Amino acid sequence: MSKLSDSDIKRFRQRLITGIGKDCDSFSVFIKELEDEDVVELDEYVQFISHHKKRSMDMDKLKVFFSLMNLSGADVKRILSYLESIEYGWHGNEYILSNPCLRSIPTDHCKNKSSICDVESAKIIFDQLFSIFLDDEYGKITLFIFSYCLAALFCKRLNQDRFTTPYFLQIACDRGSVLYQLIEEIVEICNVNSGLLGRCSTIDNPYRSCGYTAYTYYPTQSTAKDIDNLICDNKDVPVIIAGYENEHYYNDLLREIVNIPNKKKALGLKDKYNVLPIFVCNMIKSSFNNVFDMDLTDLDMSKEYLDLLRNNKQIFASWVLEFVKDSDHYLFPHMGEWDRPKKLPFFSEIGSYINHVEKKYSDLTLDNVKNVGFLNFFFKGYVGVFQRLCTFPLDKEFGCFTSKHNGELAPLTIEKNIAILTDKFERSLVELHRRYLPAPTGMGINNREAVRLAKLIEKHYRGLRIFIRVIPIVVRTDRFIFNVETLQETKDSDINKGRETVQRRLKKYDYFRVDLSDKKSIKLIVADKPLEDNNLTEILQHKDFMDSKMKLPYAIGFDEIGTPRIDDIEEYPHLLIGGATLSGKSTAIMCLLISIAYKQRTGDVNVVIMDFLDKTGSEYAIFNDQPFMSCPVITDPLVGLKAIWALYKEMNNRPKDQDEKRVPYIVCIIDEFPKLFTSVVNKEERSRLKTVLEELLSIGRHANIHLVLAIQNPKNNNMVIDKANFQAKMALKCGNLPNSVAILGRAGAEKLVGKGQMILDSPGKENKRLQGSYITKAGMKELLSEIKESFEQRNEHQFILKDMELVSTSIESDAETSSSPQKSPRIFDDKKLPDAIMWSLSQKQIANSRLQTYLKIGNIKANRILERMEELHLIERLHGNLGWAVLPECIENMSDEAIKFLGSYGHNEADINSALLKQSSKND
Ligand SMILES: Nc1ncnc2c1ncn2[C@@H]1O[C@H](COP(=O)(O)OP(=O)(O)OP(=O)(O)O)[C@@H](O)[C@H]1O
Repeated sequence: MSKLSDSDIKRFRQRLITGIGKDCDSFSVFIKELEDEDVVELDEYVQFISHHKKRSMDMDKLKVFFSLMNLSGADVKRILSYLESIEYGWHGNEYILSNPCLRSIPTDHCKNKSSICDVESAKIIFDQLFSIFLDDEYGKITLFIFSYCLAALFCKRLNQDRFTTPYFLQIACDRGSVLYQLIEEIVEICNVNSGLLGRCSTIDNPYRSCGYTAYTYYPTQSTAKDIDNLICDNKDVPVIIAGYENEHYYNDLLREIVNIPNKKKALGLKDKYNVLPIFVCNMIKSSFNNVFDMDLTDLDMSKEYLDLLRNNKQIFASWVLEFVKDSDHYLFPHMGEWDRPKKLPFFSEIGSYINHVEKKYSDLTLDNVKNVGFLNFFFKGYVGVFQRLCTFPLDKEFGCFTSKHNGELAPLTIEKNIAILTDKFERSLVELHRRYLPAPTGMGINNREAVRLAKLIEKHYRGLRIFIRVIPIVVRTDRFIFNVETLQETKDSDINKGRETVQRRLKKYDYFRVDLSDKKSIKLIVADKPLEDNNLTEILQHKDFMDSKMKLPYAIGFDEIGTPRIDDIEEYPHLLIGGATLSGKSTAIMCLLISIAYKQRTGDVNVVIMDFLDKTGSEYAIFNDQPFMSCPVITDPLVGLKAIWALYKEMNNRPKDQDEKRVPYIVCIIDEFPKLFTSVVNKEERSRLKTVLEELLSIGRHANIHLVLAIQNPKNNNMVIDKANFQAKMALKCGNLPNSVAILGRAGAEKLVGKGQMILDSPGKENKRLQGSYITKAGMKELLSEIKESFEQRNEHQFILKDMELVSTSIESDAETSSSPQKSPRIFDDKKLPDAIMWSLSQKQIANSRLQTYLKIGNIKANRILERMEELHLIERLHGNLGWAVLPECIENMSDEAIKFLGSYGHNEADINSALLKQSSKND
């Protein structure tokens, strides 16, 4: 091997004796006896040691040196190699490279960093960073693996600062996949000791060639030996442990390694916990609490993305080298002894970083917070290299974000851009943690089950050629909640199409619901049995309800995630409820009333309840003795009509400026409201009732009046009132599809199971599936008596309905007997009335029959119009029942009311005069 002359060898031998032998006399004897070739090899080793003059040889090494005596040349080589391997890695705050090329020729090798001299080049590099690590599809995964590999470089150093690595990483992917190649590339980039192949292989070294790739490890039959090899040969570098073959040994090795933190003593590894491998296999083989599993077997990573990383390999690898070699300055800042002498700087930095993540993302589990903080700490340090490489002033502005992500940011200083970038990286890692292990309880069995179930659901859908990604987002004791993303050509609606089949194939799950109501995120809720949370008291005592400033809060129930739903009736401002018998309508209404009463205990709300379902005794009677009631529950529709009219009058009489006179809210419940209409025989009166109700619905809220109308058998023909008057519609289980359509305008409610399950459309929140709240009769009584006891009447303006039975039942007669006729509402004037008046003004005399012909109306209507014109002093009955004389001959003879009335229908004074002119031109 040696081409050196004898004199050279002699010189080396002498140098070895003076260089190493001085540490131990017997060693110089040993060197004298060495073969010439061994001398040359040893000399190289000495050069290596003397290159790092700071360190003297330790006792371990000396022991091995002694053991070299009496060994053959091959053994010497092996031991020298071993010596080298225990030499590299962390020594205090300094990392010693094992790669001789990178180590011995620091300025000229394949991973040379180059300074970034101008803004333009910084922009280009920044763009590359962005494209790789913030790629929508794969960026998060690359970022995670990359950060993990960076952390792997610091294993021993972390251990030294007593910082336990929070997680190990296991990835399932196909061996030949693009993802597997990506993992290999990342590991190679992050391995500070690997040269980049083909770039600088000219260095001839007997122990390690420059471009060695020692990053994939295949478990053997001996786990103890494997661990030993990993610790000794691969310390402080990232390494892949491949589980494609020898599954059994892979499992053993995984178990042993992930248990190292708990087994340090048993393994005698107290100071040598310095492996952080990535376990890669074709499926997640076994799982542990401190292993982050990512099953990416379905990930179809593009080759272009891999190429993007490969194209940047040199620069990224050089930064890694720089990051590790330069870490002394920024990862281990020197602190004054007196300052914080006991605190280890590295540890405290990483700890505070984790705290920062914890504060920012309160929804993450502590385990995930640790992981995100830990990984992002290293990645931030890594990106810092880029910043240090910039030789131009950092306060120079450049708009790299704007170039890549349309208009997101105006040009900022490089420091600000870096801060934004690292913040984005952090969020990206958070998202990934939410996606893979997001459950609030940490990494318990439920989460494992959630991940497994998600995969199973994806598989069953795939069988139907529906391609989705299912991501667990919440795991509760009784249900799993997943986010669903559609892939390829799959449409959102396809998920529902395959729902029943997938549920059938899953067998075990009785509840399987796709929630498409939120366009931005499709949710899937899966549970063993139907969801059951419905406790009204739970919501009433919930912080959201307690703290709410709503005037008319309604504790509706729970959504499928289990979050209480509380709405303000004032915002609705009216509610239509429909559902078959026993679907839960009255329960919903009672919960609504209790919610409001629970919150409003000072007389700011009055309630009118009409229940026309059962005349023999209303279940709402339980409210009768409550101080907020305007009158006892009304069960007779005829009395109900009077109450409606009273409400209508109240609406018109209420002061315009509500603040001036704080009038109470009025909530009027009408259960089975169509009965109101069927109780009115007269067709016209029915139409008036409709108009009154519609006016209450359209402008009632301005007078603080809110209606809740319920119907048992909603059909388009018995609804009477147009459902367009309601912005809030609640459909409980409906008897059939047309009933669902009558309430919601679409199908869906016929498939509900009953017992308070509902679909709610409310302003801004369409198609929400909820479980209505529930309280037992006894619970309700108890709550109401408590409310009554603490009630304190503070509002002097109460809406009280007294002696309803004694008031006339006719809406019309009420209108006619109204004490102030000018106040009587225009809605009671027939729409044909203005035309009738204008025509009459052009006549000297009119008769019922002529009016019928002119207006194409019937006798009754003609009579009504004539009566109204008489009221307005426009006509007068002729003696002998011969018809009617038209009174005004000129406009001055007409009352202001009549002129105003015509004006409101677009007939101005000129029109009136021209009609009167026609009259005067007629012969008597
Ligand atoms: N939110 C709920 N949670 C659980 N069970 C409920 C709920 N709402 C109703 N139920 C069950 O359904 C039964 C019927 O409810 P409710 O009387 O409210 O129905 P309804 O629609 O008003 O019926 P009807 O129209 O015949 O009066 C209740 O006695 C109760 O057992």
